[in-house]
Amino acid sequence: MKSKIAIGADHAGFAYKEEIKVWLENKGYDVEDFGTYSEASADYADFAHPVALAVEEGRAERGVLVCGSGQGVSITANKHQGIRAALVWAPELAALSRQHNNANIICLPERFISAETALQSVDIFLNTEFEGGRHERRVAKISC
Ligand SMILES: O=C(CO)[C@H](O)[C@H](O)[C@H](O)COP(=O)(O)O
Repeated sequence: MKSKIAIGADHAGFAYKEEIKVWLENKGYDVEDFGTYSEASADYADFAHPVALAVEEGRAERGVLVCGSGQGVSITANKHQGIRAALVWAPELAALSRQHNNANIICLPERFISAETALQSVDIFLNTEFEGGRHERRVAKISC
């Protein structure tokens, strides 16, 4: 079994969340799904907070969040001290979010990217290491 991944979405991210969950499980990840569980209208913070908490408390190694623009879930998750949630809309940004920012949650905008881009971005996000070095100093300065 690979690492534990916390996942969540609102109604606008539900379809990709379901697709990403199955894809992760098929790759051998242990996935905890914090909802939402249907396309019924829902509030993104109700899912972003539990995912962020699971990562912050070490119950999950990384998190995946999806909403329409990716912005609501990223703004919410970044309220948590231990969270660096990156809004990603291209695979190159997924790589940079890990290499330079040591991001621990990826936030995806379902209404603006293809499912293929979303899956490729998650794959890169989970398989790219933090570079450290000068980025270590910069990431250390994020917390206030
Ligand atoms: O993108 C979002 C927040 O940044 C959410 O997914 C919402 O869906 C978005 O705000 C639009 O809301 P709506 O109820 O789907 O019109």
